[in-house]
Amino acid sequence: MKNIGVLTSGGDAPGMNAAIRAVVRYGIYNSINIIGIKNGYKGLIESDTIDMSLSSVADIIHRGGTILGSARSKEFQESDGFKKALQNIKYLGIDGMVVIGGDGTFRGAQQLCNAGIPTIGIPGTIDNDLPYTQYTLGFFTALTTVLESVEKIRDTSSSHGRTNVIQVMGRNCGDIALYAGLAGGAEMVIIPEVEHNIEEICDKIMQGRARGKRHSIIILAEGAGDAKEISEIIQEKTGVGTRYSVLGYTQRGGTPSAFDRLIGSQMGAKAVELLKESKSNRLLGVKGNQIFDMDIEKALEVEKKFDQTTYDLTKILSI
Ligand SMILES: Nc1ncnc2c1ncn2[C@@H]1O[C@H](COP(=O)(O)OP(=O)(O)O)[C@@H](O)[C@H]1O
Ligand SMILES: O=P(O)(O)OC[C@H]1O[C@](O)(COP(=O)(O)O)[C@@H](O)[C@@H]1O
Repeated sequence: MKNIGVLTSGGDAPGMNAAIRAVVRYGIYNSINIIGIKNGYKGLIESDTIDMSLSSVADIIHRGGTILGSARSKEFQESDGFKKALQNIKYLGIDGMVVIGGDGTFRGAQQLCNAGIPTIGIPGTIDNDLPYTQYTLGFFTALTTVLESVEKIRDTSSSHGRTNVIQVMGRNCGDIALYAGLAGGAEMVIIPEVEHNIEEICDKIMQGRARGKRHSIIILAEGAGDAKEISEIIQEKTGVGTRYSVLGYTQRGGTPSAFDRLIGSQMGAKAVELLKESKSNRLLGVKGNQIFDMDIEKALEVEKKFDQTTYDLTKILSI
């Protein structure tokens, strides 16, 4: 293995830079040249690359975003775009690829593997929506950002005796809302995995008020409804002043948490190690505090198990 290409694709996530740094430094330590591909698969099609040296990844482990840039590329999914990408891989002399991203990025990785390019995937998405792994890069950083906002909103919610609906990211997966709900003491979480019952939510708010509670926090995953609509219904049904906040892209940026830096570094090194051992078609994941690797096809077939225990506990603890 002489040359490894590395790219970040899909949404960006804090911790991606730690992974890039580890790929580069671990590669160079093992006398492998690392080629950075800019803007995900788009950069492969356009042959937009940078040679990565030891110093090119200095001072990035603590930075959010990705120094390589990220993008969503439709062209890569079309046969002409994919052909161009393959031609460029050959032209650049790339013997193996490390791709950092989510589900879509891994479908692209599968295609590269099928075309004979050894590829390893590192899970990077704040949504934590990859069932084969317990956690993805960026999830815990996003959670911390959400919690900081919840605390701030709770202060003002309390002062004014209001209900606040806080909308967080998560199109198909409610993990950010669910974990932030438990760790932030929310009255209720609304997530795509569970049909919500507005009457139950309003009852909960009124029960809290009956025992002197001044604030109510409802955390809503974006894929489960619209914050404005839900807050208007709650205000109408409870008569309690209700406001909403959409946290948006603040959740995707910022200094990566210690955990994201650790797993980013470990997975970056492991990806290079696997390619060095001539392994391909693998995705990396985290279970407990261990990094593991798994066949891409099998990993992408793992079905999501809803975390009912955490959901129930959030409800019980907010009685
Ligand atoms: N089925 C697929 N086959 C090949 N490439 C894909 C496929 N799905 C997505 N991709 C590529 O991966 C990129 C990132 O996917 P996307 O779903 O946007 O983000 P994520 O990787 O975070 O899930 C897409 O823009 C596209 O270039
Ligand atoms: O970057 P975009 O296209 O605005 O995407 C926003 C989406 O990206 C996410 O942060 C994560 O998306 P990915 O699964 O593609 O990484 C979603 O929660 C959010 O809806």
